[in-house]
Order: sequence, then structure tokens, then C-alpha cells
Amino acid sequence: MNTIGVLTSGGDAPGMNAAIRAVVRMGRNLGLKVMGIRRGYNGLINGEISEMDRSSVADIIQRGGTILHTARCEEFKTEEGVNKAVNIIKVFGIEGLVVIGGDGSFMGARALCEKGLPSVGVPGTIDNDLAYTDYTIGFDTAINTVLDAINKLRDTSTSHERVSIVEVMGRHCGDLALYAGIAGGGESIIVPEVEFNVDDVCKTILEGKLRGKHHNIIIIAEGVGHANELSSAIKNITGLDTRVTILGHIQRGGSPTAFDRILASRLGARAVELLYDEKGSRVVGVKGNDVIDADINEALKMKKDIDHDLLKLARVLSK
Ligand SMILES: Nc1ncnc2c1ncn2[C@@H]1O[C@H](COP(=O)(O)OP(=O)(O)OP(=O)(O)O)[C@@H](O)[C@H]1O
Ligand SMILES: O=P(O)(O)OC[C@H]1O[C@](O)(CO)[C@@H](O)[C@@H]1O
Repeated sequence: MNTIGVLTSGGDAPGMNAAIRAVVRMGRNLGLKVMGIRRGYNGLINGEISEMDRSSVADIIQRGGTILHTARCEEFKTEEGVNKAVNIIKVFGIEGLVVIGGDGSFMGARALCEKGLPSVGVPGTIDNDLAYTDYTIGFDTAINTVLDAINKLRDTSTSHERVSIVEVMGRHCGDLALYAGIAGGGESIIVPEVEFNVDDVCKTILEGKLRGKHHNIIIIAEGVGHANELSSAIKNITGLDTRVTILGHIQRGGSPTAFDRILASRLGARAVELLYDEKGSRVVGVKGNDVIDADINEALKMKKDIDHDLLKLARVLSK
């Protein structure tokens, strides 16, 4: 293998730049030519591709977002779109591809593997919704962003003795809500994986009030939806004043934490090593403190569940 490509796809995540840097520098270290593809799979279809050298990734390890830009590309979900990309890949002499993104992006990588292009997926998404890896790049930074917001909301919740409902990202996966909830001492954590009952939430609030609590933080994942309806219901049932904060895309930005930078550096480098060793159709991840790789099909088949023990612990500790 002489030439590899790298792209970022799906939602951006802090640490994607550190991963690109690792891909480029490990690639160069192994004597490979590294091509940067801009705007995700759109760039593969449109030929937005140019060579990256060591200095093109200087001064980016600390930056959020992705210097290659990212996109959600509907055309690439079609056979025609993938075929167009395959033709462009040939024009640029790309023999292997590193895809940094979430599960959708990995499906795109799998489509390219099926067309004969060895591709390796690097998990980059704040959702932490990939079952085969303990953590995805960007998740840790996003937790810390949510935590900063919770700390501030707790101040004003206490002053006004209000219930503060905080909606965090996570379409199908409650990890961000759970981890930020544990770290922020949230009173209730509501995730898409587990059904919730408004009466239980209100009971927790009222019991806390009886024990002399002045604040109440409820963290809800966006996948559950209806944060405003929940707020109204809590107000009606408990008689307490409520406020909703939807954190939104703030969670996707910011300088990556040390954890995310190190994870991105390790996973980006391993992805290149796999391609160099002629191992395509793989994804890289972390289990415990070990970098692992897995078959892309197997990884995509695995179903992610919430950590029920952690959820139970959160309930015990918030009482
Ligand atoms: N089944 C598929 N076949 C080919 N390409 C796909 C497929 N699913 C998704 N993609 C490509 O991957 C892109 C990113 O997917 P998606 O929008 O689901 O984000 P993601 O990678 O899951 O990231 P995030 O979790 O941050 O949203 C899509 O816009 C599309 O270009
Ligand atoms: O960039 P968009 O399309 O607004 O994506 C939002 C979605 O992306 C994610 O942040 C994942 O990156 C989800 O949690 C969220 O629902």
C-alpha cells in the first residue's frame, strides 16, 4: 500500500483533529502518501481531495471541530453514490481509507469495503453509541461541557429553589446523560434505553425537598424528547417552578480533553497500521486501556445498551 485517504463524517466531535493528525503522521512515518478528503463522503463523490503532509496537521491537536470539515451525505447511501466515489478513489490512487465518524459513517466505510477498498473506522462521536468500544472520541469532552453547564445551573437552581431540566445530546444512547448526571450529581437521569415515569421523577424531587434540598437537576437525553412537556408536568404535579435548558450544539465544540486527545492519537495511529498491514474492513476502539480492532460487520451488528449498574448507582447516590 502506498496511498491512503482520511475523512471525517457525520456529526463532528472534539478530538477528530487529533485523530487526523495521528493518521497523517503515522502514515508519513510508514512512508505512505496521505490524502485528505474534505466534507465527508461528499468530498469522495466530488473529488475534494488533496495531499496532507506533516505540517498540514501542525497546531490542530488542541482544536475542536475538524479541519477536513464534515457532512451528512445522502447520495452516498445509494449504490450510485458509492460507485461515483469508487471512481474518484481510483483517480486519486487511494488504496485504503480511514473513516472517522459514528455508526452511519461506518456503514459508509463498509459499503466501500464491499467494493474492494480496504477501510478502517475510527469512532468519532460525542454520543458514545458504538457497542464494540468502551469510548468514542469526543465523548469525554462533551461530558465535561455538560458538567460545566450543570455546575452553573445548580447555582441558579439553588438560589431560586427551582427544578432545572437539562436536555443533552444522544439520539438513541443515554451515555452522555448518564455520565454527566453521575459526575454532576443530578437528581434524576432520563435515558432513551429505560422507560421513565413522571410520578417517580416528582417523588424524587419532593423527597429531596423534604430532606432540605434547595436545588434539583434533571438530566434528560434528547432521544427521550419532550423536555418542555416534562417541565410542565413536574410544575403541575409538584407546584415547584421549573426551567428547561437545551444545551444543543455547544456539546459538540470546544478544545478536546487530554483523554480524547490521547484516545484519538492512539486510534488514528492504529487505523493506519492496520491498513499498512493490509487489514481492511476493521474498526478500532478501546477496551479497558487497550486499543483493539474488530471486524466492521461484527461491530455494526453489536447492540449498545446502557450501563444499568451505573444507572442504579446514580439513583442511590442522588438520594
Ligand atoms: N447505510 C449507509 N450506507 C452508506 N453510507 C451511509 C449509510 N449510513 C450512513 N452513511 C453515510 O455516513 C454519513 C454519516 O452518517 P450519520 O449521519 O448517521 O452520522 P454518524 O456517522 O452516525 O455520526 P453521529 O453519531 O455523530 O451522528 C451519512 O450522511 C452518509 O453519507
Ligand atoms: O449536526 P446535526 O445534524 O444537528 O446532528 C445532531 C445529532 O448529532 C449528534 O450530536 C451526534 O453527533 C446527536 O446526538 C444529535 O442528535
